[in-house]
Amino acid sequence: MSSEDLELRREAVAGLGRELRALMETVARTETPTEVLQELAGEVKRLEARFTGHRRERSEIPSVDVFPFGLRMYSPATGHGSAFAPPLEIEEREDGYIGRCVLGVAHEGPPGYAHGGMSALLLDELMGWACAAKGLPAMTIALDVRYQRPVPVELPLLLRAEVTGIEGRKITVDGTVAPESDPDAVLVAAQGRFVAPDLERARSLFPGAKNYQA
Ligand SMILES: CCCCCCCCCCCCCC(=O)SCCNC(=O)CCNC(=O)[C@H](O)C(C)(C)COP(=O)(O)OP(=O)(O)OC[C@H]1O[C@@H](n2cnc3c(N)ncnc32)[C@H](O)[C@@H]1OP(=O)(O)O
Repeated sequence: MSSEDLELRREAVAGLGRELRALMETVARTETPTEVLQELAGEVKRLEARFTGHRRERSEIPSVDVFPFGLRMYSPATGHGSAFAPPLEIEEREDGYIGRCVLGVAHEGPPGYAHGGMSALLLDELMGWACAAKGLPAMTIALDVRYQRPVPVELPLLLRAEVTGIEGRKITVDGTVAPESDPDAVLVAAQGRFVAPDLERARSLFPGAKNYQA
């Protein structure tokens, strides 16, 4: 695919993701009549039949992605093509990574507050990016999440991740979630341990990443 076509496809993927995300939020909030819901289920099913062409296999890397060091368009945390992703916008800083996002009612656990699994998902992802930035794309082996205060939905959030130690292929990372307006008022704090798989393990886990090199 030419770079123009790739860019165009990424924009299309992101555009569809945006609409699906908005739809998911509307669905989570709607009290529309039951018969309308029934009709809409049929319409969505018909829509699904329009996704023709190649359907990727389980470990195939999407044509719009760069793996393992780059863009993941369908990541449930950062993917602009994922209806499920807020999506988390990640930025590199001198002392680690920060992420920004706003969660919606579709991400609710307790009414008005984010599901704890969402905070863990977003932190896990950002902490993984902090490992990759050290040249060690890694997988989580342990994540200790402390929920200090509930995380309101519809509130701009600031997440931070910082590598605190590297020992061979093992990395330790700290992460936090806070309101963007008050970054010191930590709502969730996490400590993670990650391991960068060795080359042989990485190749067997990710056979779709054909050009992977340690
Ligand atoms: C292509 C690569 C890309 C990587 C992914 C990028 C995408 C990320 C996207 C972001 C997504 C967000 C993140 C996600 O969602 S990642 C998804 C959730 N995490 C997982 O599924 C990971 C499952 N675990 C494994 O597959 C293996 O453990 C891995 C592959 C990580 C290491 O297996 P490998 O065969 O390579 O390692 P090794 O056996 O030589 O051990 C090395 C050292 O590590 C220690 N140890 C190992 N495992 C554990 C454990 N479970 N507990 C405690 N310790 C453990 C071990 O004792 C040894 O220590 P030492 O004896 O040297 O002291």
